[in-house]
Amino acid sequence: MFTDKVRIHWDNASAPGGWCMPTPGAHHQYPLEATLKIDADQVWWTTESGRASTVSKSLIFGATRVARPLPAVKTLKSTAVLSQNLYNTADAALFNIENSPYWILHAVELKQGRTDKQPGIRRILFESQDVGAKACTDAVVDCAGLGQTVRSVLVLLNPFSGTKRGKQYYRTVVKPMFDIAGITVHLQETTHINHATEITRSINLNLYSAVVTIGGDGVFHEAINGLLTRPDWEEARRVPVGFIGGGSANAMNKNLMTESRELATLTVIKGQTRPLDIFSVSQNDTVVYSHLAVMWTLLADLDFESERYRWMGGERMTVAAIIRLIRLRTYRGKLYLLPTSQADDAHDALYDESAAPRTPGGQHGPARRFTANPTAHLAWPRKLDTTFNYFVATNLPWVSDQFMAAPGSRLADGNLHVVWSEGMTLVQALASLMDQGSGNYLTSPVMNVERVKAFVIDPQGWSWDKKGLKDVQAGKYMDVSGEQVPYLPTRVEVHPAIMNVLAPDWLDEEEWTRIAEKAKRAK
Ligand SMILES: Nc1ncnc2c1ncn2[C@@H]1O[C@H](COP(=O)(O)OP(=O)(O)OP(=O)(O)O)[C@@H](O)[C@H]1O
Repeated sequence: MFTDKVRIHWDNASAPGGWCMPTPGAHHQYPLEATLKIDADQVWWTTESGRASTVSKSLIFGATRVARPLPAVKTLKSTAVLSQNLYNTADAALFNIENSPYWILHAVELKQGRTDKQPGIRRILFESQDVGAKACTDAVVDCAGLGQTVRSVLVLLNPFSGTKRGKQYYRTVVKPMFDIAGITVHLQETTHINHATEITRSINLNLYSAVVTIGGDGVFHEAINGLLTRPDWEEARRVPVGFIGGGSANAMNKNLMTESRELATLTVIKGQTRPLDIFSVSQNDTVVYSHLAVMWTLLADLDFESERYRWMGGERMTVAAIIRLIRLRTYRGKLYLLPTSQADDAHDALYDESAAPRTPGGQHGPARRFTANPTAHLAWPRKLDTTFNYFVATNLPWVSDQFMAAPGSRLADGNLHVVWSEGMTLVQALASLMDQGSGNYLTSPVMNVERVKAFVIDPQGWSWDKKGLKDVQAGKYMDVSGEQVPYLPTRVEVHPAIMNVLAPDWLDEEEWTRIAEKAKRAK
């Protein structure tokens, strides 16, 4: 264990406006004399009067030597704290940082210990008394695991995501945190649709330890698609991918429990990954890969019809829902399912790799076991030829930051969760949309749920008529993770654990099931 005698000059968490007093109600007289200790899990210190304070290693993102005691920024507000200039060049000329005993610890400060609330940035100025600032900062960097896996990051920023604040988030939070953590950033703003795919398809993989998007699920989907369709996709699929929300729905941040910019950036800095299932979507000769969901009928209509309310941010779906629900459409179509419980080797045998190229037209990518053959689904165990007014197939529990579509889904469970309704009424549709955050809508008798390895939708048109027979209009919207794809027969299959996503150590995937069970009991 590392120890040092230190003097603490300030700790912004104990300043007026900071919400986390090291000891509630205590009045600290700075500077404080203390003994600093650092081990594998935390940094902590004990003052002469016996008071102890701790900073968990999972929240630490840097330790910086400074030339002289800087003034405290008396707030935890991230943008204010992170805008403090630590490296004043005039100071550097006057003071020798090499011999300076002063250093700053940087950590994300959770509000009430919760990761779903807006956190702040905590800074503490130490003066080393015995071993020197370099030894202290080295020990913190070791304890916090900084720079071990992620050193250089490619950041793809969609400046037009959501309410167009991506650049501001990057400038005020993301970049300053990366700088403090010692991570080199290569920023590329996307300038057009599919730009992120073009970039990730052609980058030199050796230059980056991670690829991170700032935007919505659309730009993340594009980045994944580029990596998985490279000739060297088997290597590219191993590059850790990260998500910093800048869009209007940011489902991925909800699924990773990193809803704030600070926690999402911290997660990239820490570099811990978890396996992530991806699914392929095949339509005629085209294959795309994606991470979130396939939506059709009501939810697809809402997603695209709500575009015009984009300026509203997260509320746009609610407004579109009210408008669409007043006249609920009924879609005709065929649905073929390959339930996980029945996907045996016989179905594998329908795919003959030697006969079918991975993707027609020379596109590269993970082999499709069940859907490469465009007619294989005709022999699958479950077929429906009926009307639908609700359909979502999801790879992850949350399909937006408000809507938990499949509480039982996990990052890498090797399944897709298909939910559909063949004839819900306006009232039932309303109830399902009102009940988004709990997963309770799945208990409705009009909802059908199936866990599958693959499914195929053969979509037809829609009608106001409940049986979908009269005045059939052409269908328009098929939605893959928020992106529109052609309204055509759509073959989808899961590729288990094929990518690695940057995920925080506090991510507890069982939480989604607990939320759903609690809601069920309360009903
Ligand atoms: N410079 C750009 N101008 C216009 N569109 C762009 C640009 N860069 C990327 N795009 C496109 O914007 C679309 C939406 O991107 P993204 O998902 O990041 O934002 P969003 O739709 O606002 O977020 P959310 O999915 O959370 O609602 C993607 O299809 C992407 O191709």
